[in-house]
Amino acid sequence: MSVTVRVPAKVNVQLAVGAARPDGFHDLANVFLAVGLYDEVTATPADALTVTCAGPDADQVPLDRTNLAARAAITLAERYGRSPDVHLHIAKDIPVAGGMAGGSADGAGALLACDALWGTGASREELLDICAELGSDVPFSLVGGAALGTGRGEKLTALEVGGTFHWVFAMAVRGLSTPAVFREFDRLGEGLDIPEPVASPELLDALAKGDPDALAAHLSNDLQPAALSLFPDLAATLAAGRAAGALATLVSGSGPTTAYLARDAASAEKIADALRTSATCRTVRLAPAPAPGATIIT
Ligand SMILES: C[C@](O)(CO)[C@H](O)COP(=O)(O)OP(=O)(O)OC[C@H]1O[C@@H](n2ccc(N)nc2=O)[C@H](O)[C@@H]1O
Ligand SMILES: Nc1ncnc2c1ncn2[C@@H]1O[C@H](COP(=O)(O)OP(=O)(O)OP(=O)(O)O)[C@@H](O)[C@H]1O
Repeated sequence: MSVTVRVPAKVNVQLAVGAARPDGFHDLANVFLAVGLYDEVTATPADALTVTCAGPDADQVPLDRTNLAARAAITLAERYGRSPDVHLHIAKDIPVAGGMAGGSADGAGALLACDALWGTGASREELLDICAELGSDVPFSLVGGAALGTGRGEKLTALEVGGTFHWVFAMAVRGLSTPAVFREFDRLGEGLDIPEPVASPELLDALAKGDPDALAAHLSNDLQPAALSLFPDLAATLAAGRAAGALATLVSGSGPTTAYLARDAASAEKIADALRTSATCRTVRLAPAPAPGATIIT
């Protein structure tokens, strides 16, 4: 018997970042939106904890105990006093180190899959608690939809979304390290007064109404200058998407994946074609939002 869980990627439609805290993390007002690009994690009984991965970026994924899927299995097993022996297979479609919470998706997926396989019966609260221990983005990977993350992004409040948003994503030729982007944010902000991060009421309203023009007017990412500073070529990709009619363009989370909000599905196709021919990125994907959170599919 095995259990397969499907988990979405995310884009941050608002990422307001506060000053560095004493623990090195940053307080956030992080408006997550789950998008229809998915990893699948399959848990199968085994004599040892093993991880395999398949997909276009599979060679960049660690297969040892640092893999977030393995860490999820270990953490759940420790809490329930059982062996973590399980085979975890990741069918990877979310870009690695792309700012779309790919590793977090695998952590949430493995947690849900092992919980079902082992009959652990952990409550939703316990699962969310383990997710927060694994990483700031992991709780959102479990719940999906749209949510406001506060604290370091792990404290979630579900948000209403009144329609489908059409997104295009351009994957870059290399990744960016999330801690390095936060460090660059700190460096660029040295000596400046960094305000407390607050969610934009206009943005939340645009999400609730399902209004792409209003959402486009209020998208923001405080990590974008830091990502562009570390990866200046992203500016050309953003410009190509803008020229092709995107309502708005932004860096996804800590980058380097860039995101383009389209008015409708036809416009998204046009933007995707233009990005492909621009030769400023590695691959281009279309994805609707919101997408459901981690879901058992077998
Ligand atoms: C950029 C985002 O993806 C936006 O959703 C997240 O804030 C990052 O979430 P994540 O990858 O799950 O991050 P974690 O694994 O929790 O932390 C990785 C590193 O990112 C930095 N980090 C992360 C979250 C946060 N609120 N402040 C931070 O400064 C810290 O250097 C931390 O050591
Ligand atoms: N299951 C996993 N999939 C991908 N990377 C993983 C996984 N587990 C651990 N990692 C490590 O985490 C690093 C970041 O990968 P990930 O794909 O999660 O980045 P990201 O999408 O930018 O994250 P986020 O958007 O949450 O900041 C990788 O370079 C890799 O070393």
